[in-house]
Amino acid sequence: MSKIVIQGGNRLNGRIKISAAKNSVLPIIAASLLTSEECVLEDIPFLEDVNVILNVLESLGVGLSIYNNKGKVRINAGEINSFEPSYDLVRKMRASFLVMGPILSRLGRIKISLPGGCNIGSRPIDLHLKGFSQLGAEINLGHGYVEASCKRLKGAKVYLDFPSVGATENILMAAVLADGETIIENAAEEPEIVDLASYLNKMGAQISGAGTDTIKIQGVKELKGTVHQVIPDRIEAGTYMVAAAITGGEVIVENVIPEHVRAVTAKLQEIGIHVKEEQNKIKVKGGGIIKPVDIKTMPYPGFPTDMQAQFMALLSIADGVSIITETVFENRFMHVTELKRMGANIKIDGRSAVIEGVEKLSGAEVKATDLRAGAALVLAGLISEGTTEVSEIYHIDRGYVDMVGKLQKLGADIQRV
Ligand SMILES: CC(=O)N[C@H]1[C@@H](OP(=O)(O)OP(=O)(O)OC[C@H]2O[C@@H](n3ccc(=O)[nH]c3=O)[C@H](O)[C@@H]2O)O[C@H](CO)[C@@H](O)[C@@H]1O
Ligand SMILES: C=C(OP(=O)(O)O)C(=O)O
Repeated sequence: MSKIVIQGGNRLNGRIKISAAKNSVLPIIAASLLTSEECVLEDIPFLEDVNVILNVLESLGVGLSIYNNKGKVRINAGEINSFEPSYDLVRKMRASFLVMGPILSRLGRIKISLPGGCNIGSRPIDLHLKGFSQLGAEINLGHGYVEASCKRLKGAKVYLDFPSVGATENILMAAVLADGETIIENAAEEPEIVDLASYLNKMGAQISGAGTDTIKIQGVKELKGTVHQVIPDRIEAGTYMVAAAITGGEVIVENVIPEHVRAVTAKLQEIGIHVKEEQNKIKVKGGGIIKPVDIKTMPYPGFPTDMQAQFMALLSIADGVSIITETVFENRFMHVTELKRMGANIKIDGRSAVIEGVEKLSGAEVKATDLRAGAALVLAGLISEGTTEVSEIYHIDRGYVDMVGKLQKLGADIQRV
């Protein structure tokens, strides 16, 4: 089993280039099922999660040409010869469930396993299913599977009880080929939704309002192939911004859309970190006192839950008491036990964590319990006294392209062994 081993104490310095967004590329690959023409995605990150979704498509008979060295993939869903994505692939990654909307709409039928919960919460899919049923699909649940069928989906008004990212994406993808107009109200507003809509519009869909809480989709008869470049990963960018802050270093984060990380930038500034936005770049300079702050995770444009663990690592060494409240997922504090092993003083009180800053953390053997928890432990390791060994790093590989190599370039003493 691979591990990441870090000798703490080095300040990070230099430039780092952010990869394309995992949470954008996954629905965009799924959306490529909506056309029989070829789609080309450029500069994509070959992360573990991307391999999984590509395997799902391949298992359905979709033609793929993958150019690893160019970060390019050609997807040809001219033929889809199965409406049953395999259980083994769907259970590996929740985002596999995003093929439901496109397959249902294209084939009029799907049998897909319920994705189940994961380390950060139970993560039901009731909102996805409610949306499909409002578009006219007949849905049956049984033996761990969802079976759905329809002749042609019909446009409808869909109100989401919560602005779920996945439900917005799945319903949006189902609605583009439906008969008539669909309106998604209380839709998620994340930049990844905007990227998906702009991909679909390039394919010939008629979507307006993506990025607001009301998305309107005028159904079309068919979509065509296109070429697309996915937006930069705002969570990867935020993670390296925190890396600069926690080590008191100076880092220029390149290939980032500053507006997408504004909630992170604002919190870092409140903490006392210098952050300067330029076009497609952000300069982060730490070094002073880390002030305590309170954080509440919220759907976009609020503070992202996917940055909660990394900020907890940073606030572990703040000069005072901070409170982080997690409102999006009910069980996203698994990193607390591990940070405590490194000397952090954190108490959980319901959905909040109270973090009393300590002067220093100490290296320890710790375990990544999920993707962002893993990132937080690496960040903590960068400033801990002595050696930190992070195990179960397959979680980190799901969402960070070469995290070790990128941190080494910034001067961290870090290795994968
Ligand atoms: C691949 C991807 O893009 N993953 C992101 C996506 O996950 P994902 O799309 O799974 O997250 P959602 O926005 O759907 O989930 C938010 C909350 O809504 C609940 N919910 C969701 C759907 C549903 O049918 N019923 C329901 O109750 C979930 O349990 C959770 O508590 O958005 C999350 C919230 O920003 C991010 O942390 C994930 O990184
Ligand atoms: C929770 C995450 O991803 P997923 O929804 O794929 O589990 C994440 O990216 O932090």
